[in-house]
Formats: sequence, C-alpha cells, structure tokens
Amino acid sequence: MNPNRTLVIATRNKGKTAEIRDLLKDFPVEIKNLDDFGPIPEVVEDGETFDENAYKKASFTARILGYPALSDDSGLVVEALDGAPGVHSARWAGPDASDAQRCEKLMKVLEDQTNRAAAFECVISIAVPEGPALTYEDRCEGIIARAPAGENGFGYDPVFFFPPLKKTFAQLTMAEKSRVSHRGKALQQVQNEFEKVLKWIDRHMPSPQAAGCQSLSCEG
Ligand SMILES: O=P(O)(O)OP(=O)(O)OP(=O)(O)OC[C@H]1O[C@@H](n2cnc3c(O)ncnc32)[C@H](O)[C@@H]1O
Ligand SMILES: [Mg+2]
Repeated sequence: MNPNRTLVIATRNKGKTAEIRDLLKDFPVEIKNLDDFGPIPEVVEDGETFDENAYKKASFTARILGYPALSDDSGLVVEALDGAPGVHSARWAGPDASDAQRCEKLMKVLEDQTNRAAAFECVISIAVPEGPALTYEDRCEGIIARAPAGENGFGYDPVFFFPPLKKTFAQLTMAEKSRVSHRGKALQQVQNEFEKVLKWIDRHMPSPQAAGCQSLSCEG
C-alpha cells in the first residue's frame, strides 16, 4: 500500500462515511475507513469552530496511522438559537442520545418559533502526519421542519427541509442529497482540484520507501 496514494476517512460516523466514500469514488487513491485499522484513541473535539475540530481529527489520525487523512466536522446552525447546536451538534442532546432524540429536542426547542432558518455547515480537512493540512468548507441553507419526515440519511436530516427540492434531506436519496449538501459541495471542491491535492500530499509525505522502512521498524 503506497502511503501517498492512501487516504483514511477520519470519522466514526457511518452516515458520513457512506457519503464521503461515494463522493470520493473517482478520487485516484485507495480509500480506507478507521475500521480498517486496529483500535485508535478517540480525538477530543473541544475546538470552538468546525475548522479547529476538523483539523484536530485529520491531523491526529494522520499522525497515529502514518497516512494522509480526511476528516469532516459539520453541524447544524440554527438562526433562532444563535447558531446552536453548531459545533456541539453531535452531543447536543447528551452523549448517548440517538439521532431521533436530537431531532426531538430540536422540535421541542423550536416549538413556538416562527424563524426556522438554519444551515448545515461542513469543514473538510486533509492532513498529513507532519501536521500541515488543506481545508475546504461549504454550507447548505434550509429551514427546520415542523415534524420529522423521511427515512434516509442520518443525524438531523429528517428535520432539515430543503426548499428548492421541497423535501427534507431524509426524503432524498444519498446522491440527491450530496448534489446540494454542505458535505457534497465541500467534497466537490476537493474533486475539482484533485491533482493539486495529490501533489500537495507528495510534497508533505516522506517518500514511499522511507515510509515503508519507518513502518517496518515500528512493527519490528
Ligand atoms: O466526529 P466524527 O467521527 O466525524 O462523527 P460525528 O457524528 O461526531 O460528527 P461531528 O463531530 O462532525 O458532528 C456533526 C453532527 O452534526 C450532524 N450532522 C452533520 N452533517 C449532517 C448531515 O449531513 N445530515 C444530518 N446531520 C448532520 C450530526 O448529528 C453529526 O453527528
Ligand atoms: Mg464528532
């Protein structure tokens, strides 16, 4: 496995993994999931911005595994809640809450609210073990529905209504969602300049031989 032509998707979220894998299917590298490796410690996502957390996840994973890593930090930004849940989207209803419970909490908090404007935001970070990273970001505007609808996707998809398609994200297929979503658009930017990304990885990674020696001496 050429480390310069391998990219590890640094996420533990299965919904995200499926979307990212599909969006990177034409990217000329071998895509690996975290599941392809032994257990690795979890990153503490204590940054105050999507940028900070995305960088933490990608650089930590790249350093631990010795491969370039791509992370996604994303979340739902609700206007009437001053941007909450934002970077806290994953744990907003408690550390063990389900996606359904998070959606339920959102319905409750916005019960009497007429301003239902919201956006999904996404920052993609591609990092190498030595530390530097490339950053891509995008967003998708919508409104918070009055009740959940749809079975597809993950997270807040059932309550995120996308006016141009008159459906919630959970009522779209993965391909339909990815064409317009925060993640889909951010990863489209990565695809659009894949040659630049590969050159950047080559510039910042040790040569394959050197990396091979390193990992042999690690294992030995
Ligand atoms: O950190 P990783 O391991 O990537 O997985 P995570 O689920 O913890 O991901 P984040 O820290 O980026 O938290 C983002 C949360 O925002 C929500 N979210 C992000 N993108 C979404 C999308 O496309 N559809 C629905 N909800 C989304 C969802 O609840 C995620 O758990
Ligand atoms: Mg997370």
